[in-house]
Amino acid sequence: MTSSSSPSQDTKRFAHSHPEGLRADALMEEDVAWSHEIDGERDGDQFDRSDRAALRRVAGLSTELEDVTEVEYRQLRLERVVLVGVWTTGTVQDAENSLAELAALAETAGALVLDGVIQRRDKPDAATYIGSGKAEELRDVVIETGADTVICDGELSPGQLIHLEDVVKVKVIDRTALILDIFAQHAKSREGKAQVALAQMQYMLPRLRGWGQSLSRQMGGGKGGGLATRGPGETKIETDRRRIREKMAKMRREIAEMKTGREIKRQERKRHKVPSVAIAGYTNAGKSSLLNRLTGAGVLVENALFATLDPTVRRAETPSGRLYTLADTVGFVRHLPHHLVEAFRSTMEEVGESDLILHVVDGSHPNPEEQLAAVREVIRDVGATDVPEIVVINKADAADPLTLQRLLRVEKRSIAVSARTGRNIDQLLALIDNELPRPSVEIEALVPYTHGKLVARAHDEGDVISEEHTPEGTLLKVRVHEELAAELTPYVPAPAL
Ligand SMILES: Nc1nc2c(ncn2[C@@H]2O[C@H](COP(=O)(O)OP(=O)(O)OP(=O)(O)O)[C@@H](O)[C@H]2O)c(=O)[nH]1
Ligand SMILES: [Mg+2]
Repeated sequence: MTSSSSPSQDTKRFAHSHPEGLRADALMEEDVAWSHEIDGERDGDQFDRSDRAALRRVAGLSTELEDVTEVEYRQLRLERVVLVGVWTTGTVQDAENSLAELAALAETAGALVLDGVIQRRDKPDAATYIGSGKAEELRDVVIETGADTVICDGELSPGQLIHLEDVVKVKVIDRTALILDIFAQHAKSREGKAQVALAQMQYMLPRLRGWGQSLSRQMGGGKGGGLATRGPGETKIETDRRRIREKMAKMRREIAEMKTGREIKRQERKRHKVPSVAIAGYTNAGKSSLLNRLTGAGVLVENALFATLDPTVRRAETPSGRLYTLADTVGFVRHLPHHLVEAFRSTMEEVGESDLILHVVDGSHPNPEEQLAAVREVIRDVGATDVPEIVVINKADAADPLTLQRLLRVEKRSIAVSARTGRNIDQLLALIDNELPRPSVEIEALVPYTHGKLVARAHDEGDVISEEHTPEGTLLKVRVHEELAAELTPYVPAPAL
C-alpha cells in the first residue's frame, strides 16, 4: 500500500515566489532555487471545509469525448498547471532537470507553470503514481495555486490517471499526452499532421474510458478501476473504439501513400548522387538556427521545444563548390512517446540514409552529455549507426568554456560553434566538405560548348581538378560519380598518337 500523508521531507518543490507563475526560462537555469517546504505549511488544514467544498471543476475544461471526431482536433487546452515527477534514480539534479524540461514542454504547449513537485520513491505507485498520501498533498498544492491541470513527468497507465484525478479533482495528463499535444500544434505538412493524429488516436484508444469518466465517477480506493467497473457507458465506448480503429486504419493507408511520394523524391536525390547531410539533435539545440546559418535558408527558429516537426531539406554548397543537401529534422526528447517514435520513423529514416549526421547539441545546457546519449539511442533505433557523425556543440557563445572543453575532449569528431554569432561556422563548413563522400571516377573530357549543362553539373556534383577553354569546347579534368562519368565518356578525347 501507499504511504499516508506523513511529513514530506522527500517531496521537493519549486519555489513559487513568482506571482505570475514560473517561466520555463527561469526553470531551465541551473541555479533554480528550490525550497524545502515546511510541512505544516501545506497540510491542507489552513483551508476551511467550505473552501474544500467549493472545489469544483473549472468550466470549459471537460475532456469528455463528445464525438469521436474530436480526437483529431482536441487540444488539451492547458492553462494553469502544476507539475509532478517521481524521482526514482539518479541525482537530485537529474530529477530537477527532468522537471525543468517538463516545464519547458508545458510552456511550449501554452501552459502557465505554477508549481512543481518531485516525489522520492523506489518506483511509481501502481495506483496513483505518487502514492495516495502524496496525492492528497498534491491536491492541496492544486487548491493553493488555483491550478486546473496536473502534468505528470512520465507515461501513466489509464488506471493511474483515473485514480490520481479522483484525488486531485482536476485534469491529470502525462508527459506523453503533453508531447502529443505539442506535436499536434506544430505539425505542418499533411503527412506530419496525419502521423500525429494517428499517434494521438493510438494513445487515446486504451484511455477513452479514463478521459470520459474520470471526474464524473467516484470510485472507492484503488481496488476497482479498469475493466472491472464497466457501466452503462460501455456500449458507446465500444462504438467509439471501433470507429477510432477504422479511422486509424484509413490513416495508416494514407500515410503509406504519402510515404511513397517522399520515397520517390529521396530516390531522385540519391540517383543524382547529391550527398546528403542530416542535422539531428535534441529539441531546442539550435538545429534550425544552424541550418539557417549554413544555408541562409529562412527556416522557423523559435525558443520553443519542437518548433520543427516537418523535415526541411535545403541545398547547400561546400567551400570547394560541391553541392549537397542539408536536412533539418524534428528534435529528439527523452522519453519520446513510443507511438511517436513509430510515427516519426520516416523522418528518422532520412537520418539513417544520409551520408553524414551533424549531431547538434546545446553546449549551454546543464547536461549536454545526457542529450547526446538520448539522441544516439534513437539513432541506434533506426539503424543509422554506420553514418559518420560530427558533433556540433552549439551555443558556444552562451556555454561554459569548461563544458565546451570537456565535450571537445570526449567527442572525437566535434566542433564548438555558435549559430547565433557565426563563430566557427567556416570551420564547420570545411569539416563537412572533408567528411562528405568523394566522387570516385577521375575523367578527362572535352565538352562541346553546346553541352554547357554537363560542365555545370561537373562543378556541382564533382570535383573539378582543371578546366580549360579550347576552340573545340571545355577541357575538363574532374572527379565525378559513376553516372556523370558515363555521360561524359562520349567526350573523352581519343588518346593522342
Ligand atoms: N545563445 C545562443 N542561442 C542559440 C544559438 N543557436 C540557437 N539558439 C537559440 O536556441 C533556440 C532554439 O533554436 P532552434 O534553432 O529553433 O532549435 P531547434 O533545435 O531547431 O529546435 P526544435 O526544432 O524546436 O527541436 C532559439 O531561441 C535560438 O535563438 C546559439 O548559437 N547561441
Ligand atoms: Mg527546429
